[in-house]
Amino acid sequence: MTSRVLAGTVRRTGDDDADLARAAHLAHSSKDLEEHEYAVRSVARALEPYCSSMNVPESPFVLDLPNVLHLATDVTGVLHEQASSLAIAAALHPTAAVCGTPTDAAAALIAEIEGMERGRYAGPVGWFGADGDGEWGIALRSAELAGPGDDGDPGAAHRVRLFAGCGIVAASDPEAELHESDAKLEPMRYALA
Ligand SMILES: C=C(O[C@@H]1C=C(C(=O)O)C=C[C@H]1O)C(=O)O
Repeated sequence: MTSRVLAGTVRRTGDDDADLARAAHLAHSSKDLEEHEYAVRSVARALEPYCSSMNVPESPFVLDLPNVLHLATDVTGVLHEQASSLAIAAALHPTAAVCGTPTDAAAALIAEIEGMERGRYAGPVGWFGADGDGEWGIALRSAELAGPGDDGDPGAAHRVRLFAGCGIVAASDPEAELHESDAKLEPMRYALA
């Protein structure tokens, strides 16, 4: 079983040399490494009961996506019982990257201060077969479609609501986090433009 943890992000510039410098900066940013560590630890903790052995790399690599760079860690393990991938996805949800840690305290705080209904955003999405094998991801950077009347306003046009967010740690800078969310919204904005 492999679980890829993503946490810690910078926007790409489109220029290879500048992006290389950003990747090096990300890989050494104490704020992003701390944020990443929280996410890795939450995943490792959730997977531990299902695994007879686990490998949790000590430092992340930089994952290169078209519009952002992420810190990434592949946590791998040998399952000691035939747990279905659905049960494992349920044990992992919600990870520190989308909720926080410790989970209960973070979820309660989000319910109190986030001020929005997440809908399906940050929920697990994937497949599993009759033998329990499967693959799951987290529904981030997504869109919710509403037709006329769906939100109680029969005169309203079709609406598309886009979702993206970021992990917040003590060293987070609000402006930078907003900028990061904007970068994460770009692929959906581009798809709709
Ligand atoms: C919360 C989102 O992304 C998560 C948070 C990240 C971060 O804060 O660096 C990176 C990847 C995801 O684990 C999102 O895209 O909405």
